[in-house]
Parts: sequence; C-alpha cells; structure tokens
Amino acid sequence: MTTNTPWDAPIPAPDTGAADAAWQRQMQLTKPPGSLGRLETATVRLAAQQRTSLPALERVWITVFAGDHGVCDEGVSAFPQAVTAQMVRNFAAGGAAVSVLARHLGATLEVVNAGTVTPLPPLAGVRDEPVMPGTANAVREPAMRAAQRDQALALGDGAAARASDAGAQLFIGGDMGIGNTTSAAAVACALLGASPEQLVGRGTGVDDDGLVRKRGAVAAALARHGDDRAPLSVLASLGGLEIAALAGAIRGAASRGLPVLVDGFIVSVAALVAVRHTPDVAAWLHFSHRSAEAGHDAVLRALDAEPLLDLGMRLGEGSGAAVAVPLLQAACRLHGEMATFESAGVSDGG
Ligand SMILES: Cc1cc2ncn([C@H]3O[C@H](COP(=O)(O)O)[C@@H](O)[C@H]3O)c2cc1C
Ligand SMILES: O=C(O)c1cccnc1
Repeated sequence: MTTNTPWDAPIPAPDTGAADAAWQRQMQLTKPPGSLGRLETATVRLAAQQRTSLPALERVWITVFAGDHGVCDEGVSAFPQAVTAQMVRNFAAGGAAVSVLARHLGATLEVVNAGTVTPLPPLAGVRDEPVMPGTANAVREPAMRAAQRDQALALGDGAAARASDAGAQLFIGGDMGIGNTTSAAAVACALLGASPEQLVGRGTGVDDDGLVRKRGAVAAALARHGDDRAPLSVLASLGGLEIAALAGAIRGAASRGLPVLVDGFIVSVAALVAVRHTPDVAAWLHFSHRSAEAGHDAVLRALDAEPLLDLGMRLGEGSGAAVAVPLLQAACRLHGEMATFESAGVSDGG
C-alpha cells in the first residue's frame, strides 16, 4: 500500500490526564470505591478517549456495512445470498433489529452497500457504494484483489469520517452479509493460527452437514491462502467486503479519536484485523457482548477483551453493541450526576 491511504493515518493516544481526573471523581462519589465495577472502568476509559473528565454518550452513530460472499457457493449458510440485499431494504424500511434499536437509542443509522450480489435501487438511508457484486469464492481464488480491499477499507474510513464530522461520541459498526461467519472464521483462523474446528460455528443455524461443509470450506481456503499472517493479505484473501469496510471504519474512528463499541463475532474479527495491523487501535475499543457464535470467545481472548454482556445473541448488524449502549450511558450519568461525599455530607472511608 502507498503511504497516504486512510489506513496509514496515525492513531492518537487517549488522554491519561482526563482518565486520572475521572478516576479521582469516581473515588469521591457516594459509594464504596470500585462498587460500580466495570461501569467505573468503562467510564474512565471513555473519559480518556473523549478527553474530558465528564464523558457523555448522547450522540451514537451506527453504520451497517453489507456485502456478499462468493464462499456461499460451498453451501455454508442456512440462507440464500439474496437475503443480504433484501435485508438492506429492511434496514431502510426500519424493520430490522438494528433499525429498531437505533430508534430506541435515538442513534443515527446509515447503511453502506459495500457489494451485494443483487443490485439495489436508491433507498433512503442507504449509501450504494458497491466495490464489486460480492467477493470471489475464497476456496478457489482470493476473495478480493488488493485494490478492491483498499476500496472497501476506504468505505469504512468514510463512515468514520462522517460520524466524526457529525460530532458522534461513539461509533458502532454492524455487518450484513450471508456467509460472513465463514469468511470471518477463515480470517480469524489465519490471524490466530487456529483450526476451523475451533472457530467455525453455525452462523444463521446450519445443520450438522452444513457445519462440516463450512469447516471444509475454511480449511480449503486456508490451505489455498498459505501461512501469510499479514492482516491486510489475510483480509484480501479470505475476508469479505463488509469485513474490510468494518476494519477500515474501526481504524478510521480510532484515528479520529472516536471510541468504538465492538459488536459480535464479525465485527470483532474486523477489529482483530485492525489491531493486528495497528496495535494502538486497541486503546479506542469497548466490547459490547459475547456472541453465541462458536469462534467469538477465542477472538475476544486474542483482543484481551471482556465484553459487557453475554445474552446468547448471534445476529450481527451491530445489534449486540446497540443493546449495550444504555449500560454505558448509565455509567456516564452515574459518573456525572452522583453526589460526592463532600457535597452530600456523607463520611468517606477515611
Ligand atoms: C434474516 C437475516 C438477518 C440477519 N441479520 C444479520 N444476519 C447475520 O447472519 C449472517 C451470517 O450467518 P451465515 O454465515 O450463516 O450466513 C450475516 O448476514 C449476518 O449479518 C442475518 C441473517 C439473516 C438470515
Ligand atoms: O456474532 C455475530 O456477529 C454473528 C453471529 C451469527 C451470525 N451473524 C453474526
């Protein structure tokens, strides 16, 4: 890659002074120190990222990236590829899970078509920016060429730029792409040196034969790819357009000092690509939930991440992250609005 792509922008460090000030405040609030557990640590992390001792989460931005996967030719999903574009229409119409959650949160929701097999008409709230009509089948050839991967990364960076320009305080990326649990598992196997048995799960709900086909497809794609573990090579060879866009969005948010709330398996694999390429990205991430998809736990461990929730969710779309937003909002409100020992006339622990 050349040196001036968005993918090479420097990553700022969060503000440790703001973190110290937030921590001091936590110690003065009318509660035993540490009693709000991870709500405290998440708030202090947000304080450092937002460069203020009083972080807030009123403006949340969600971008869902859609893309199709050539690996579906191997019979790896319980649903046909046409569902990807049909779901983009459903996002636009407000009927998808993440559409409901975005309304519930008052969050901005945009959808970016990074490359569906079925062409889309103009739709409100959908940016139609297909790189190609779905990836190639990674079992037989690289899923993307380098230029296509870079275009997908740039789509993600563009979403992060729009979120940052709009004054968002938190970025959530979501995925829509039939077959993407296969593609994400292949990327994770290559990056972690893990086996398909460890990381391939049932996705939308394939039966036992489907699971065998999925593992076989990932094994074959890995064998074709070889042992190159460079994150951007792995992404082009085995990834998806929406996964590349998500990696670009996560890195793009970090480069603009915008914290990211990571969703489930697919988005975590995109985050792994970004962090393996640029370790400083990790300082900008929060993890929302542990997906029921089999490989998520290993990816979370590789990212040293302890997610906030474990609800047995396995949808994608950014839905798990959206569900976790109210927890972080509550954490910020507690931090900002609780009385201090001094203001309330309560004796501290000495
Ligand atoms: C109606 C529907 C809505 C979805 N929303 C997210 N996904 C999720 O499930 C798919 C991944 O699972 P697999 O790898 O088994 O195809 C992706 O489209 C992902 O975004 C959906 C899947 C379906 C069927
Ligand atoms: O956790 C996820 O991101 C996920 C799991 C299953 C299907 N689609 C997405």
